[in-house]
Amino acid sequence: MTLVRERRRQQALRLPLPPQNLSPYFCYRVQSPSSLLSSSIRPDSPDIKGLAELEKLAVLGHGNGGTVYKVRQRRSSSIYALKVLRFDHDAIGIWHQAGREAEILKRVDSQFVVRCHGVFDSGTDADSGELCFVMEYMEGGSLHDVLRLRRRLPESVISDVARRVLEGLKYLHGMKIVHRDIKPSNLLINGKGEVKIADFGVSQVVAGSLEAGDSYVGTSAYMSPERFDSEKWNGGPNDDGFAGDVWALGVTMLECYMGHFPLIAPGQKPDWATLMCAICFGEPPKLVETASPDFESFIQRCLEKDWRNRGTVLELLSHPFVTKRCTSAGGLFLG
Ligand SMILES: Nc1ncnc2c1ncn2[C@@H]1O[C@H](COP(=O)(O)OP(=O)(O)OP(=O)(O)O)[C@@H](O)[C@H]1O
Repeated sequence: MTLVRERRRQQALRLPLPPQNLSPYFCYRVQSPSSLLSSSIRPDSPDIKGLAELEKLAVLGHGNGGTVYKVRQRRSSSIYALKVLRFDHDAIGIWHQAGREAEILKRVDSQFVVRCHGVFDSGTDADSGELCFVMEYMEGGSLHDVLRLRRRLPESVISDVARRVLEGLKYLHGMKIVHRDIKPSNLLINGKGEVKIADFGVSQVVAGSLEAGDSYVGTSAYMSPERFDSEKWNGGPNDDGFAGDVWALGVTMLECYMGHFPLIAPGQKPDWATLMCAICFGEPPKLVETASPDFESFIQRCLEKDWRNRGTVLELLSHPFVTKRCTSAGGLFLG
């Protein structure tokens, strides 16, 4: 860290250094103006207003500040995923963040994005709150879970995943929503093996460029150069954030192919300094000879360091790596 601080000083980087002792995959969350919560999402959504209507069946996973449960609606026996975010009422930043996630989820309605059927505050305690999101249940788990089991995926499956994520990004970007946290654990798989984008905890609706100070959020390992070091890579006010989602998609697809986080050597500690050097100064990893030229070119377009030259979502949707391969629907279902 001392070395990096020195290097940063020499290069006059103004990137704020993270607090000491953060875990390798730390996330930065920003405060934003509060959004109003409402339980009504879409007219066709089940009208679930409280925890009493749901039976908890299992814990599906844990994330930043919350737990996700598999639940059954008592009345209909339908199965959902319930994401419960716990916070103290004086932790205003988390409340704002959760409100922002709820507002974004209310707006999105796409087959490429995990559906949210309702949001409510469980109101169990006066000093702390539990904000509950009733989500479409994705029984195949996350791409992260799949990679833990299978380690690597074939190009035909990666191509199908890339196409679905790009379709999801096309939809979100069309609504001026930047996801900002595309990574394997935020790509969920349903019973048909279809991948969808989830988790809008750090997403933002943009008008023009990102809000000041808002570029440094999300999971640092998947962060693009212009978000890691906006001064050197011409990010911040010049950048609308959409290209950062493309970078994160490229890192994620490469991880599916290589079987480990691709920007640093396997076994290397992914601390902040190492990631910063790899993302902002390092060369993209060389793909093994077995990778097809189409895949290589797709990754190259996603991992272009200068976001102004990086492939756009529309360009990548018509890239041969995405268009030429037959789809492998169901290929990701764990059964
Ligand atoms: N709709 C869902 N259906 C099935 N499983 C889910 C669903 N949503 C989340 N999960 C599971 O719960 C885990 C935790 O999800 P959560 O969104 O809270 O955090 P995360 O994305 O893993 O981490 P972070 O909070 O750092 O983004 C996921 O990795 C996934 O395995």
